[in-house]
Amino acid sequence: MQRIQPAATPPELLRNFCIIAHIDHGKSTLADRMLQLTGVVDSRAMRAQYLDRMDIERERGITIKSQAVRMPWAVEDEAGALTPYALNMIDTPGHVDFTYEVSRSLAACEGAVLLVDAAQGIEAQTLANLYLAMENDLQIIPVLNKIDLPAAQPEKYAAEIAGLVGCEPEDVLKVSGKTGVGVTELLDRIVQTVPAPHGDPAAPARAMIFDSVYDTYRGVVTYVRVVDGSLSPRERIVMMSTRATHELLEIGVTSPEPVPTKGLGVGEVGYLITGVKDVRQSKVGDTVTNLAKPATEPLGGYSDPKPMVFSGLYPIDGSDYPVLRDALDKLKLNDAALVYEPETSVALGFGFRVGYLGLLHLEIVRERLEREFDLDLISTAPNVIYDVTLEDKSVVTVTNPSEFPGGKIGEVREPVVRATILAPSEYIGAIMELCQQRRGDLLGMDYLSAERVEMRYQLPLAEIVFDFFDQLKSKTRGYASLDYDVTGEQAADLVKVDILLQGEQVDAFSAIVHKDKAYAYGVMMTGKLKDLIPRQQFEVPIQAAVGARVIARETIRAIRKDVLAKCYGGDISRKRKLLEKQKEGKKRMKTIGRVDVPQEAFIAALTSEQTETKDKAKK
Ligand SMILES: Nc1nc2c(ncn2[C@@H]2O[C@H](COP(=O)(O)OP(=O)(O)OP(=O)(O)O)[C@@H](O)[C@H]2O)c(=O)[nH]1
Repeated sequence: MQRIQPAATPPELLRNFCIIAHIDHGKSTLADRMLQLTGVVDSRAMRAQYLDRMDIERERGITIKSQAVRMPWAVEDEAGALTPYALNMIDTPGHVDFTYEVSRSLAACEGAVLLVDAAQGIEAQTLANLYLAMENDLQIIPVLNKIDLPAAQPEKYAAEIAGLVGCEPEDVLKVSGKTGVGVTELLDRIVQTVPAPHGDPAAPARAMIFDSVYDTYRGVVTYVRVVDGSLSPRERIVMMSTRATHELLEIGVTSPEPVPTKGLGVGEVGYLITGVKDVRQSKVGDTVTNLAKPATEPLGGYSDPKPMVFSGLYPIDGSDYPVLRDALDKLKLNDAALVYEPETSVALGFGFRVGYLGLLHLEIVRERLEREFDLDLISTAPNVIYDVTLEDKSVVTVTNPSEFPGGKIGEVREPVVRATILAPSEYIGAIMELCQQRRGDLLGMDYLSAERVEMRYQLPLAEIVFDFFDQLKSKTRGYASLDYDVTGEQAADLVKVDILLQGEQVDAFSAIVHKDKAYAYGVMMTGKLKDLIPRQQFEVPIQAAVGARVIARETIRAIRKDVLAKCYGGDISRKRKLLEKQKEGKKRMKTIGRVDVPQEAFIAALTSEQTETKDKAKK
């Protein structure tokens, strides 16, 4: 039976908060304990990382999507009377690629629990998330987690955090998400210190869409935070940016399963269902208002996230192209940072150019598409976005190396980031060496304590998106943490390396690299293709070239595959059958110039490149 809850909770009894932390400092575990203590999930139904719904999140032990959940919490006053509050908790991801999700969640809260691992102390994303929370004027509650660990140093790190947020070390709460110690006090502290939401209950309704997902049975489910007025079932609503109107079929809160309610009032966080199937009608950042009594001004939305890494995405079976298009449309609803447009490649057929926030984002999107939509996909080598100024001063934006203009070029600009690295000071030398190899400039360095240092570098984005973080971890025995922000762009000596088969360019293998690294790329790629492309009846040169200049070459020697060799003696119909079969096989070949290449060879070349980079990173 469905529980129908009474109408909206008054704002003074609401507290909206989020938990922000560096990756692995224990947000999801703490959220689990809160769900249990407040009784919204009973002990029998409890499982680890309760709010991480996606299989990938559970397997990798990371949070990708923000989740909002409502929990009842009663607090006793001096007279001993219990006041029932409703807490909305928003669990947020920790990885740099998903900072965008974090900033969206922050806009829906008034308070933030700043969680720090008591055995690790402050890390790069602790700082980045704290600054985001401060920009959003959130009330910060500093908390040390994992105090049950033998290696925990709560006193030392309480002082570090106090110095950072400007409070007394005694004000830093000490908890263990694992054992539950201190979590009750934390929930009480949230009620006492996080401000109640403000808003005008009498004004026309305004609610901010902060997330939406596609559900096969219910259509689009839109998550909102009501700022002014209220929303109730059966009323008609308008999406202010698209002007689309809908009837509200169901309104509810997540606790942690969906619970329908009679409405949502000022400050409340919940979901709306309109029965709409078209994913584009429910845009994250849009304002929902009432059709009969509409608001005049929309709420300030979110700025669109800017994709930083681009790569081609192709179905291995060409007939899956429409399925891939549909799948991307659906995923986009749930992942506002995803952008894509159709592209075709000589080597790989029909596919999409997809923009991602970073490499982890790329991996996650691809894995979700493969799992949730049962697709087999191949992605081309990722690259960042470049601005190329031509001789006539016009500027071309390049997201795909094969679009890199030929002929005379004035200047190529690439995105740069400001990276913050926190590490024990004994690793300063190793970090400097790595950053120098990656064309970095040291901007500054500060000691946080006698043995911990914060280093700031300017680095080209292209140099850090691939395996920089893994390298950094291995050079500092896992002690360094990294955070970065794209700050602008710089001119650089970049060239496009093309790979040619018998003089014809193979688009999927073109790459934009720094001049000093062009030769290494050319040698690596020609060598690999030589091993993968079957021999033909004529000699095939494989070349790497920068413009008209060839920088590396391999040759596949000629053979004639004689399919009739085995058929000595007479049966002509058998011979004909074999020749027919050979012709069939050729249909699955891609023809580049005169050269027949099985598509598998391209796929193998692209896949081995990606696994090699990963293997290198692991070493
Ligand atoms: N001993 C101990 N371990 C903890 C505690 N809290 C979390 N952990 C462990 O720390 C690891 C990371 O915890 P998560 O809760 O997954 O961390 P997270 O911050 O949610 O990670 P992301 O979702 O990826 O950002 C897990 O192995 C937990 O079991 C704690 O209080 N004590």
